[in-house]
Amino acid sequence: MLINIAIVGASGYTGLELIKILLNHPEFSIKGLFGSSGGERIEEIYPALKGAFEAEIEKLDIEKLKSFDLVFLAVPHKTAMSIVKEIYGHTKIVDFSADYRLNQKNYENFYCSHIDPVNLENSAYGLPEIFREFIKNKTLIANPGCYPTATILALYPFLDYIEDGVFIDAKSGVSGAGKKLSETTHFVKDNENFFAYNPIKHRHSIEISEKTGLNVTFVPQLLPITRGMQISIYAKLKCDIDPLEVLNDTYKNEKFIRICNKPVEIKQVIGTHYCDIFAMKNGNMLFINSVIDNLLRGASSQAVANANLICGLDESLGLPKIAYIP
Ligand SMILES: NC(=O)C1=CN([C@@H]2O[C@H](COP(=O)(O)OP(=O)(O)OC[C@H]3O[C@@H](n4cnc5c(N)ncnc54)[C@H](OP(=O)(O)O)[C@@H]3O)[C@@H](O)[C@H]2O)C=CC1
Ligand SMILES: CC(=O)N[C@@H](CCC(=O)OP(=O)(O)O)C(=O)O
Repeated sequence: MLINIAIVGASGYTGLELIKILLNHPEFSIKGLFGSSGGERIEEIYPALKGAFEAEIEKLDIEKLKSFDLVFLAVPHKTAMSIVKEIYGHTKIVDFSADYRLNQKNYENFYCSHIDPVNLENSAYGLPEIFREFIKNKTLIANPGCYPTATILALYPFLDYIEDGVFIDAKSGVSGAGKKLSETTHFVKDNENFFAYNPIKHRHSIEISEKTGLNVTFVPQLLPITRGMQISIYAKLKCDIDPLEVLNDTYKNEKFIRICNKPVEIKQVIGTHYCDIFAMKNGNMLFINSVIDNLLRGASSQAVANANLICGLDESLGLPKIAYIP
């Protein structure tokens, strides 16, 4: 029997990517789309779906959500926890927002007061390569942020070998900001432009710190491209290692991490669940370089990997593998 799925926030960018993945998933069946006001049709918002998937987006209905086997919440921070608080225990949940990623103190320092702290204990941070066994036993998954996904996967193999205090130079396509227009995401501002935003104080610095135990200096920058992100990490080695050997050893059994022997490229991962990583050293200075598709490995395909795990399925079911190039 197919697993019945609801998507809340279906009309957003990650909602659309999620629909595209689920349409090719052998075990999941989309049975409900929800949004804040309802009354629209998904194929009218995204005409590209016409003929492939057509459905009404309903107004958010908490009682209805409880009846699905699994609910994906592709909605903003704060909205997510107001829904989880009501439906936890009735259905499995994969939450795209930051609401269940951090401990309460860190969350409240960087976001707002938490209205559902009790469920922080019930959630797992959904980075399968690192927390796979923990994820499997949970019914609430906090899907990681896109910058933290690409950064933590790059840093994790080196945690025993580097000194505290690393620089993270991060660059993202504009879809990372979601569909809502703002001054920073306006075409006239971004086109043929390139700039840092919210350096050092960005909320993802605490997510990376909490999960790696490192103090980090994190500088996000906006690239004039639609999707994809590239991370460059600069760290000091405590001992002599071969960076590529460390990467290959750590990830030798991982299907969706590719270790590259030259600097990585955004285009090679766009449209896929892959995270590509490269590293090299200059004496005791280490350079680590990773790329992901922010909308997929940074959000929707990672959410599906987590959903597969909590439903007892093969983690890789339905995950996209072939990049859009050229
Ligand atoms: N974009 C990215 O690269 C990444 C995004 N994320 C996270 O994923 C989540 C979704 O992001 P993204 O798709 O980019 O955002 P978008 O702004 O593109 O979409 C958000 C969707 O949420 C819906 N929504 C907003 N408020 C409510 C509400 N009160 N009840 C029901 N639906 C609501 C909106 O639908 P409606 O029009 O019906 O209000 C909208 O379709 C966010 O938490 C974001 O932080 C995480 C990693 C990467
Ligand atoms: C380009 C851009 O604006 N990016 C977003 C990050 C999006 C993301 O990964 O995640 P969460 O919102 O789920 O934490 C930002 O800097 O806030």
